[in-house]
This record gives sequence, structure tokens and C-alpha cells, in this order.
Amino acid sequence: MNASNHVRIVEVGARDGLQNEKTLLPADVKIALIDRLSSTGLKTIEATSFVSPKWVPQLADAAEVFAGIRKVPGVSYPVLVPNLQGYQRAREVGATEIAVFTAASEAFSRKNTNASIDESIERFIPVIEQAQADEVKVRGYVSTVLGCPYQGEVPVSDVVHVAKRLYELGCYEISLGDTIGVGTPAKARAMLHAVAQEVPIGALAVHFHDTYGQALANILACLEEGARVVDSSVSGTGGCPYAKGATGNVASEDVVYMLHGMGMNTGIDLDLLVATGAWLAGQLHKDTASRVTRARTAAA
Ligand SMILES: CC(C)(COP(=O)([O-])OP(=O)([O-])OC[C@H]1O[C@@H](n2cnc3c(N)ncnc32)[C@H](O)[C@@H]1OP(=O)([O-])[O-])[C@@H](O)C(=O)NCCC(=O)NCCSC(=O)C[C@@](C)(O)CC(=O)[O-]
Repeated sequence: MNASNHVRIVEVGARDGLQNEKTLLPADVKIALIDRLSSTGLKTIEATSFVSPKWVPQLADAAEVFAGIRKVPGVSYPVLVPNLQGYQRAREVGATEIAVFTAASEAFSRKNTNASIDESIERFIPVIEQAQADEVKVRGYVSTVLGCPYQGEVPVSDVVHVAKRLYELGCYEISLGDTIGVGTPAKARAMLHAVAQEVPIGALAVHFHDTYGQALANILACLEEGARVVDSSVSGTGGCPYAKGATGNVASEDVVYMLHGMGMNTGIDLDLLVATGAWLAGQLHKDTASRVTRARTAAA
């Protein structure tokens, strides 16, 4: 059991959140979003993605967005990178933290990166080596840890194997992603427990999508198991374009509300976060998926 009362939120709204949005947001709106997030007290804000623009057109402006954001001291702005080409693009605009990604399911890996799990890892080994030489921090994602839209069940042993591999390759933190939000608390907890036998719990983050309305319950189960890093997306935007049926990430506002209600500390100003989420929903011309924001709006 982890006695720490502090939870670090990794805000993924500007990347995972936007990558699947139909409304193409201009770069200045993305920059304004990240700058607003920087003022909430968040310490890790995933800014964008240097993947192929043919695969994710929404984030084709990654360089412009990254170059345009205010870099607040003490805040990290990781960016997603699939290969050396993406790494070089990210470094040209000064990225100092990247995230590499693969999956626990072969079928998903092929749909998402046109490569098997092993091939995707081979592809980013030189990226990690170069990052280490440049003193760039590397985070790792494992997708489909509780189920795959193409393969169905994903054995926990496959999740453990891939997470351990990323950790051994030098990722300082491994984010375990329930990409399609099918997990339930006991399964989530058992999966985290199994991974934590091979990777220190302090190097693990949990990343839940809320497709089946289980995300907060799953996070609570993982907190009980000792997790203290949670990925979430302001306004609950998000979803992987290559994960059929996946909806948004759990809303950051709702996670922070739950954590503060439990007496846990995030360093985040919930009012500012709610205002940012409501603003983003307006930019996207859609209702927020945050229950906290909806409840506050209804009560106002
Ligand atoms: C991996 C590739 C590139 C392979 O894509 P490919 O088509 O197999 O690769 P390629 O090497 O043959 O390149 C094809 C074209 O893309 C270009 N290209 C190649 N790389 C880059 C790059 N970095 N930046 C800019 N351009 C690039 C390359 O130059 C070439 O251009 P062309 O010659 O045709 O004009 C592609 O599959 C890809 O970009 N996939 C990314 C898909 C993606 O972003 N998915 C969402 C992120 S993962 C996720 O959301 C899950 C997560 C992390 O949030 C956790 C969870 O919830 O589970």
C-alpha cells in the first residue's frame, strides 16, 4: 500500500483528447488550451503528437503548437513520438520529454501503428537511445491493457511483458491504458498488481477511458493498489482514432473532484480546471463530458 497522499495528474486532453475530435481546432486555440491548463497547477501536460499527419490530421500542427505554448517552469510538456522522424520533429521545436507507445494486443498495435508489438518497440529503441543521449525524458504507453476492440480479451501476462520491456528499455514511467474503457475495478486492480510485481508501482500510471462509465471506479481501485499517477483529459475529451468504439478519457475535473474529496492532494485548482474544460467544450461545440462541470453549471 502506498501511503503518499499526493497524486500527479497527467493531463492528456491536448493530445489524446483532441486527436479524435472531428472539429479541427486551429493551433492558436490549442495553444490557449495548454496555456490555460498550465495555470491550473497541473505539472504534466501532454501537449501534442509528432505522429504521421496522415494518420492523425488533427495534430498536424504539432510543431506550431509546441513552439507557441508558454513553458511554465516546473511543468513538463511531453509529446507523443512513434519513430525517429517524430523525435527529430519534436526536438527541432525544443521538446524535452517524449512518450513512446505500443500495445498489449497485436491486433491493436497493427491498426494503430501498422506494426506488430515487437516491430513498434524495435522502431522506438533508437528513439529512446537518442533521447537518453540528449537527456530527454521518455514515458511509455501500453494500450489495450484490459481489452482490445479487435482481439477481445488481453491476457494480463501480455501486459506485464510489454510494460516490463518498456521499463527495461528506459521509460521512467509506464502508463497502462484501458484504451476502450471496458475494464472493471477488480480486473483493473489485478492487472496493476501483476504489473507491479515486475515494474515498481512508483513508475506506473493508470489511463482510463470512460466508455462503460467505469473509469472513476477503476481509478479508485488502482489508488488502493498504490498507483499515484493518473492520466486524464480535461472535459473528458478523447479517444484513439484506431480504437473502434472508444470514447473519451475520464474527465480530469471529475478525477480531481474525487481525489480532493478523499483528502488527497493534486496541487490543482479545481475551479480553474472546470473553467478550462467548459471553455474547451465551447471551442469544440459540444457538451462537456465532465459530470462535475455539468453539475456545477446546473446548480449555478
Ligand atoms: C507509426 C506510423 C508513422 C507508421 O506509419 P506507416 O504509414 O506505416 O509509416 P511509414 O514510415 O511508411 O510512413 C508513411 C508516411 O508518413 C510519414 N511519417 C512517418 N512518421 C512520421 C512522423 N513521425 N511525422 C511525420 N510524418 C511521418 C512518412 O514520411 C511517410 O510519408 P510519405 O512518404 O508517404 O509522404 C503511423 O502508424 C502513425 O503515425 N501512427 C500513429 C497513430 C496514432 O497517433 N494513434 C493514436 C495515439 S496512441 C493512443 O491514443 C493510445 C494512448 C497512448 O492514448 C493510450 C491508450 O488510451 O491506450
